[in-house]
Amino acid sequence: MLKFMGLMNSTWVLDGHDIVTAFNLSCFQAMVDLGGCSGALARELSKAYPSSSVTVLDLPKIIQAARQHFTEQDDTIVFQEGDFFDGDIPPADLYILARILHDWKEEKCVQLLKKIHACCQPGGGVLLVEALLFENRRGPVMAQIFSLNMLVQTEGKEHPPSQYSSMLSFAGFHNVQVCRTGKSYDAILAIK
Ligand SMILES: C[S@@+](CC[C@H](N)C(=O)[O-])C[C@H]1O[C@@H](n2cnc3c(N)ncnc32)[C@H](O)[C@@H]1O
Repeated sequence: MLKFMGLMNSTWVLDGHDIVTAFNLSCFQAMVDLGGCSGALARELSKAYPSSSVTVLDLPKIIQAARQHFTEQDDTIVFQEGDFFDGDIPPADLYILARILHDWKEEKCVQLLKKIHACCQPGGGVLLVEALLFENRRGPVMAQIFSLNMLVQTEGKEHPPSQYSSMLSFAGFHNVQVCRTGKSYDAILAIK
């Protein structure tokens, strides 16, 4: 579990800044990174948007390990134990789902997005961070390899932007904007 958390952590130490600045998120005051693991992406958010509060919600054993092994001096982020499927989601005006939806079947993704939509403050939004396939699914090769990994190890897979847009619209979000960063992961912002 710690090795997995270390792997998750290192991605955002390298590429997190590109993700959190893919859109100007400064209008969002309260941000919650759902399934935020070690807090690495949350830390990048906090650095880029110092006037926003950033909370990481994850399963209890992950939060306990994050507190023990991944906290930093002068950490500005808050860790919160929870379960985004079976528990309450704290109110916020921006929810981040980084490498979460690719783990689950589309029905479960829509169920989670609907729950987020219900908790989200008016004018708030959701930021999806995933490796986006091309619409014809013939690349990029990294996204295809990630998708193969997801198909073997999880219920999910990687998708092209149109698939995320339709899940977001179905859950009630609009103004879907897509940013391909040119790095391994991309960002999609949608508004309630
Ligand atoms: C693939 S990892 C992504 C971690 C992080 N968002 C990132 O991009 O580095 C999935 C994360 O979702 C968390 N998770 C899975 N099911 C969850 C649930 N029901 N409630 C909260 N967190 C959950 C896992 O513990 C794990 O930290």
